[in-house]
Amino acid sequence: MRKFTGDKLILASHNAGKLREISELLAPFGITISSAAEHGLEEPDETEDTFAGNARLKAHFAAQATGLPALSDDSGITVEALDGAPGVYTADWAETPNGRDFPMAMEKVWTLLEAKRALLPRNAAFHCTLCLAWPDGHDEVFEGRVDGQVVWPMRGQNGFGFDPVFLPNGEVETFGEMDPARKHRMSHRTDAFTKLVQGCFG
Ligand SMILES: O=c1[nH]c(=O)c2ncn([C@@H]3O[C@H](COP(=O)(O)OP(=O)(O)OP(=O)(O)O)[C@@H](O)[C@H]3O)c2[nH]1
Ligand SMILES: [Mg+2]
Repeated sequence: MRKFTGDKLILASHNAGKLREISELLAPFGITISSAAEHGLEEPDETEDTFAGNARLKAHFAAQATGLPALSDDSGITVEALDGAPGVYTADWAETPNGRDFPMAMEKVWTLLEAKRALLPRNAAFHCTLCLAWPDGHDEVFEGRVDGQVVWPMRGQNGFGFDPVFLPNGEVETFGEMDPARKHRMSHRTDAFTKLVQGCFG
């Protein structure tokens, strides 16, 4: 396992919610971070069919383009009764000609579950794969998850993406209702980040 010894890191994501959460997680490490957009990088096509595949593709793209180590995040929600959909295609389910529409995507998930008369609880998990890639082509990959259920109607204005319909196991508030600090205590992103810190920052 390669250690991160530098002091500069590119966050290879164009998602404002992820950038906020990852910046908060990295804050204690005194690393100067900058986003892919600040380096004028485009979003590479996410052509792989696994979280790890797309995470590696995004991190290597940014590391090659900038000559600096880059950290990417590929994530999504898997719903058991939908055979794991939307999964790697979570962001795609929200795409419209005018940009992403997450309320529409959440409604699509719920409508499919209703049509299937899926049993309650409607088990789901959020997944996050982080990839730290270096300009010489080396990388390290870490996977995190949090289990819960999809609930309806949407609840809460915090977080992003599918947070308003995700109720983690043992909680009474959805990720959308939760204080961000509480989401950090249990999230898929924190789970992967903890493994990244143990592996590369220890
Ligand atoms: O409710 C949520 N709470 C979360 O904590 C969370 N983490 C990820 N997601 C959603 O999963 C998809 C990832 O797609 P994704 O990995 O391709 O990311 P993205 O395209 O938004 O940004 P980038 O990092 O690729 O630039 C996107 O739809 C995100 O909104 C979340 N939704
Ligand atoms: Mg993406």
